[in-house]
Amino acid sequence: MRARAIVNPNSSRGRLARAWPDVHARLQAALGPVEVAFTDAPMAAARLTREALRDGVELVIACGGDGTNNEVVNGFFEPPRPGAPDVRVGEGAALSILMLGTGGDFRKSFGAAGDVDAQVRRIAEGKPRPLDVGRLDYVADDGSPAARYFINIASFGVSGVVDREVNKARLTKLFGGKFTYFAATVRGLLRYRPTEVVMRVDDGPELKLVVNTAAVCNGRYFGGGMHVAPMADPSDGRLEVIVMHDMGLLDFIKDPNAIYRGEHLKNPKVRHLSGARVEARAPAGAEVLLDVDGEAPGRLPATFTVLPGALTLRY
Ligand SMILES: Nc1ncnc2c1ncn2[C@@H]1O[C@H](COP(=O)(O)OP(=O)(O)OP(=O)(O)O)[C@@H](O)[C@H]1O
Repeated sequence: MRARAIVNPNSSRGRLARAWPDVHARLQAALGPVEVAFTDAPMAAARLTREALRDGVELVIACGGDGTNNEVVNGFFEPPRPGAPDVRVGEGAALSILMLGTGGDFRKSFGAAGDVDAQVRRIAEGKPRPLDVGRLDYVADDGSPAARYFINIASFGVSGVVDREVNKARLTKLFGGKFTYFAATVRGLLRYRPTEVVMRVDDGPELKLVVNTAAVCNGRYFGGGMHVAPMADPSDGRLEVIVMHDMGLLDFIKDPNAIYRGEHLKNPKVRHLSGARVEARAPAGAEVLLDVDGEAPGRLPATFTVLPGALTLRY
């Protein structure tokens, strides 16, 4: 099987660049020859993935963090146009992921060990399985309609504010992902006022919900290890929607670990919905920001749709 690794050398604060020769050797020992393409800028991984698939590569291995996974998944499709159907690139090719150390939220959905050898074994020996992909149609920062794919979690509310804080937070990043997100969550909760959002799941009724954060989940974890959707299964053809209502800083401070343990669902201020399509719009004049696999591309209104089994995952 012809394999190519798409590598973000900057991920894990440059650790992947230093570790790459060793990681590459382990991959090749298990899989045979593995071609390599390094990213050189944001969104390069999507372009490099499309190139690989057009070259006839049968297995693309995303090597980096959650941002790299998102971009590689986007590379399995032509860039989506709002309102237009999805166009797959490289029909039949499979995806694998490889992350360094303890980082990475998407990987945690598979509950398996994160060391390089264990991940290489899963890539080499794991049974290929169907992987759902999320599609998000939304409004970009400049006000134009836009679309993009997600693999893990797309959300809005405080989480959208948190993303912008995290991407600014060069200093706290030195303390690791969990601390960065924890600090940014506290700042986001101070800044954000819960907003009444109109949501609709599949053909259900329009629900007017006060939203602190709503997460539309293919995977289970976001925000540096928060176990937001323990019931999510990235192969079941559904999205799980977790809505946190009027929860403020006090709720978070009272038991900040509840969400890391997945126990927030017992809180009456948290609601769980499930479906294949979710629409959300904010009241006129309110800006409710989006988070898509850790990036902050724009704001509501948005439609989240699942593409059941759109990819094949070897992991
Ligand atoms: N060569 C590059 N130079 C600058 N930025 C890059 C480069 N390659 C990728 N990026 C950007 O870096 C962002 C973060 O990368 P990635 O998610 O792989 O690593 P991370 O931040 O260590 O991990 P995580 O997102 O899991 O915390 C990506 O969204 C991507 O757009």
